Amino acid sequence: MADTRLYLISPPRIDTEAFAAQLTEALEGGDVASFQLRLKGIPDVDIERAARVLMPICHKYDVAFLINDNPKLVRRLKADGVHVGQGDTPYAAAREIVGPDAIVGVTCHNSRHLAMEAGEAGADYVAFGAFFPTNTKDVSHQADREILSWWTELFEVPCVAIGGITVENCRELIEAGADFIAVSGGVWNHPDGPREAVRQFNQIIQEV
Ligand SMILES: Cc1ncc(COP(=O)(O)OP(=O)(O)O)c(N)n1
Ligand SMILES: Cc1ncsc1CCOP(=O)(O)O
Ligand SMILES: [Mg+2]
Repeated sequence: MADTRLYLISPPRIDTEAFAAQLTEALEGGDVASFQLRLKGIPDVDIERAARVLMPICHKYDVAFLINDNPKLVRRLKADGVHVGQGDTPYAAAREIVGPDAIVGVTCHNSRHLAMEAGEAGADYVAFGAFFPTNTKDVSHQADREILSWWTELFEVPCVAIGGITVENCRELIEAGADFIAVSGGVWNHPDGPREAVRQFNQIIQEV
């Protein structure tokens, strides 16, 4: 069995009440390590409102609750962590805001250099992607699975694989050593629902 775990990413827009039910269903499907609230293009006040509903659900299932892009909101809500990209608050500033105990993850695209920089600076994980075509985000970087095996052989800092990951294509990333597979559409758009998607991801992880 691989050590890989699931990292769920929210859809970029949600109806909070309906999504709370979907999230609960997903978390009923099996092991999930963490959840990232990734709402794009909406006011902070709405992200905060959604977080106040969704964070307790994650905590009930012992799932870490991270917020994308916004370290100040993470501090205010005492969320578990923040994910920052290369165009967001830089790692050091994000760490300063959220404190030493919160999780800070950093987007590293397909760059060994960016990943070593983030790892040395103290990031809790480095994220590589996109591995496959995705409708969730306009991406301008494509990652190769070799970067996952290279990273895991050399460094202790966990690595996350993201971008277009589904139950059909995840196996090669698990085999390459991804510590986490970060999935949005592959769970929320699964034809048999999020619970079944989470179950199937975990089944594949167990088989590898
Ligand atoms: C786990 C994880 N990896 C990568 C990203 C992408 O972050 P970023 O490059 O800042 O792009 P946006 O998500 O902000 O559009 C992520 N959010 N999570
Ligand atoms: C946020 C992000 N960063 C790189 S690809 C991506 C989208 C992830 O969503 P999906 O799993 O639906 O491709
Ligand atoms: Mg970002």
